[in-house]
Amino acid sequence: MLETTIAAIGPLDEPAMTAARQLQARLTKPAGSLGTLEELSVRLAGLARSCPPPLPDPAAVAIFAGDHGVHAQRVTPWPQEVTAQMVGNFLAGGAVVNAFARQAGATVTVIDVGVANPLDTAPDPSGPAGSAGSDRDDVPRLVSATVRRGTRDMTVTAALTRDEARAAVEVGIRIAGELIDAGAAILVTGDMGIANTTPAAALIAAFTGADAAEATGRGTGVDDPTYQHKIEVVGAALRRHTPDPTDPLGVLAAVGGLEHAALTGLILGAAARRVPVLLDGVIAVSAALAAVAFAPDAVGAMVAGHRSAEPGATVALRRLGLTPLIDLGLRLGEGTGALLALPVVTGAVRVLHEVATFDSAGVAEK
Ligand SMILES: Cc1cc2ncn([C@H]3O[C@H](COP(=O)(O)O)[C@@H](O)[C@H]3O)c2cc1C
Ligand SMILES: O=C(O)c1cccnc1
Repeated sequence: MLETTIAAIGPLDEPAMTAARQLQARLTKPAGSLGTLEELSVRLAGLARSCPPPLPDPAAVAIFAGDHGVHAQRVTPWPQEVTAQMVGNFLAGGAVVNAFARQAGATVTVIDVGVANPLDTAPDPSGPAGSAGSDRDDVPRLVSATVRRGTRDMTVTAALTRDEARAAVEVGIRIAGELIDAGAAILVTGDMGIANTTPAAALIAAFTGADAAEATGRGTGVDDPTYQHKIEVVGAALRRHTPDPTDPLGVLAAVGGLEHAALTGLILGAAARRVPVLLDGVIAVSAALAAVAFAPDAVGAMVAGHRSAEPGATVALRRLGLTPLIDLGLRLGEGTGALLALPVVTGAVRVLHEVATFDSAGVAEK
């Protein structure tokens, strides 16, 4: 499934991009006045192979959840149980991502690829948002796709076997296909996993060559001693495994996470179906680096939603050549920053659908 997905990923379509550039030039506005949105609309036309490209509506957020053996190294003050508890919160509709998804009209799917603790997924008949098992669009849905109940500690051994990393990538590919088959016109990346900014930093260092200090951030907000220790943990994992950036499955297995690998698959799956994928924060962009290592053309499907405050996110975005749409100092994950950027993407495409040309509106040109 991984190989056929990679084989299906191709470059942006030049004729559709030319058509979009020519249409942009005829719309009733000074050329270039929509800044970044113009190039984004051109790129999305190239991805869809049509001008105008479809509106990115409806959107589907896929939140991949997993736990991390490296949590044992005290890289975060939060207990591992919070991962499972937050999954419960997502399903009950109570997290920030749910509020932003409701605002954006996006569906929420939570995929357990490796949560260590048992999930409390009993239906809550009193809750307006319902819970797992419902097929209503406005109710968050849980998909159980456990590869293993958390990774191994990457400072001691490889976080995953190659087979486990592949299985997680393939969960992401499958979810992309299912969401697109159900009608999603854009996929939005989400993540939950206490300690997951540590493997994200290691992945970014492995794929970009940045050193551990440049790639590592404070995650949920660790104090100075913990931050220094976290940089050392990332550096120790990199020294132990010396991951080869041309072998993305090997990198994901050595220093990745189950949700990172699944997000890599989601991105590849979206790119193969020529559907855009809106990237959230540092976990998403670390997965995006793995995706381009598998298939360089996958970058054509990526839209960087926001610039996470995590320094590794900026390192990764630079390598991907992506400019984030918004920069609000967010450092939450879950898909929150990407969801806030969704109306910007929709606006970029809507212009091509709805704005009059100088000819049609009878507006004089310069
Ligand atoms: C209550 C809570 C809700 C969250 N929602 C997302 N994250 C975010 O923080 C975690 C990563 O940060 P670190 O690597 O420092 O542990 C991930 O679970 C991520 O999704 C949360 C974290 C917490 C505590
Ligand atoms: O950018 C992110 O996605 C992020 C940052 C801090 C903690 N969790 C996630």
